[in-house]
Amino acid sequence: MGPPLSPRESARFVAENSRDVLVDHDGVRRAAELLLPAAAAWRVEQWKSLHELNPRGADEAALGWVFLVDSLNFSFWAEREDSKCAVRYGGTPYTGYWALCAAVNRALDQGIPITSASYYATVSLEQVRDIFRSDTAVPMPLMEERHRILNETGKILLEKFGGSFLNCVQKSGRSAQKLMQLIVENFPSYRDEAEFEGKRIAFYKRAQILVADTWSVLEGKGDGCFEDISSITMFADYRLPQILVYLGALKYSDELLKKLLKGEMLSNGDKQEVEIRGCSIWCVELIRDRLLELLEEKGKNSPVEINSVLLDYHLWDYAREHREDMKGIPFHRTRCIYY
Ligand SMILES: Nc1nc2c(c(CN[C@H]3C=C[C@H](O)[C@@H]3O)cn2[C@@H]2O[C@H](COP(=O)(O)O)[C@@H](O)[C@H]2O)c(=O)[nH]1
Repeated sequence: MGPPLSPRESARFVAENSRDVLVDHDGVRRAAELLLPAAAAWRVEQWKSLHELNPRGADEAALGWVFLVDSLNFSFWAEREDSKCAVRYGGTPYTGYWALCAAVNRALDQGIPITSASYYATVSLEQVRDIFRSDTAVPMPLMEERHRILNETGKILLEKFGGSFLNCVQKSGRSAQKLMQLIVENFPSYRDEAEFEGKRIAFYKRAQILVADTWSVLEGKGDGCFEDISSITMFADYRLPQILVYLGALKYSDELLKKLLKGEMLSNGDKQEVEIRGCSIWCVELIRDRLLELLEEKGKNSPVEINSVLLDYHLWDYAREHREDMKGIPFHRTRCIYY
């Protein structure tokens, strides 16, 4: 089997052959119109200004933080919505993805060098359980996998990049695609690939969000000035499909919706799981295209930066803010290390 299709081509192929998930073109247009006012204000600097747990700097240490977090950026959903992992930091309880960030910052404040490859390459399972401990009775999911990935990833970063993710970024020559390839070639836990209708496809969710977060922490400058950042697609996680259905841009078949409402789990690589993820990526590509058309029509010649990265970040934050409104829409439950 040759190399997989790129995430964008994988998404197009899945959307063209999907049976249980449908991109709704009227919904795509409505979603673009809804997002247009906010879109004019999207800036790469918001990655820091809007999120207090994200690093302030743009140096090697900040890149080390991003690399560590995105190596563990998967599967935070709880079996029961009313009892989930939470990590208190600065007096605030954080859940989901933010619980991971809070735990990393808590460890750093305690003098544990959790973002140093020389530390996490040999960190023990007990130490990992302690560093990522929850302040509720519910632990963060997949703790053993997180430990295995820390050791594997730390050893590779030491062997191949002198223990510094900055070296990996500099090898990419300011190309987002080259950096994504370097990440999936060198770090096995990022190889988010599948087979669909006889074709090898890839969504590379964590590799793409790592490229995006690298671009963001460097504020699109210097080593992070990727001329092809627009080629990065949305990150196929379990939250974005939920918000896209809520906005009416994505539709599930009755059979699939019934399954998700019952809380049935889907395995990573299942046909329906691939259709949800592929159609979500394609749906966001079309919303991005429509936003660009609308801005064109409005003759907005202001330096607006519309790409799938900023659109994804905004949709993800929007989903966080509208958790209550989206309660009736199920997210798909897949337990895996890829998203
Ligand atoms: N598509 C997409 N998925 C994203 C992110 C983020 C956080 N990143 C940005 C957020 C602020 C900064 O801008 C960061 O850059 C986490 N996730 C995924 O969501 C899931 C966790 O959800 P919940 O259980 O509700 O916390 C899990 O699969 C996690 O991998 C994103 O931005 N886009």
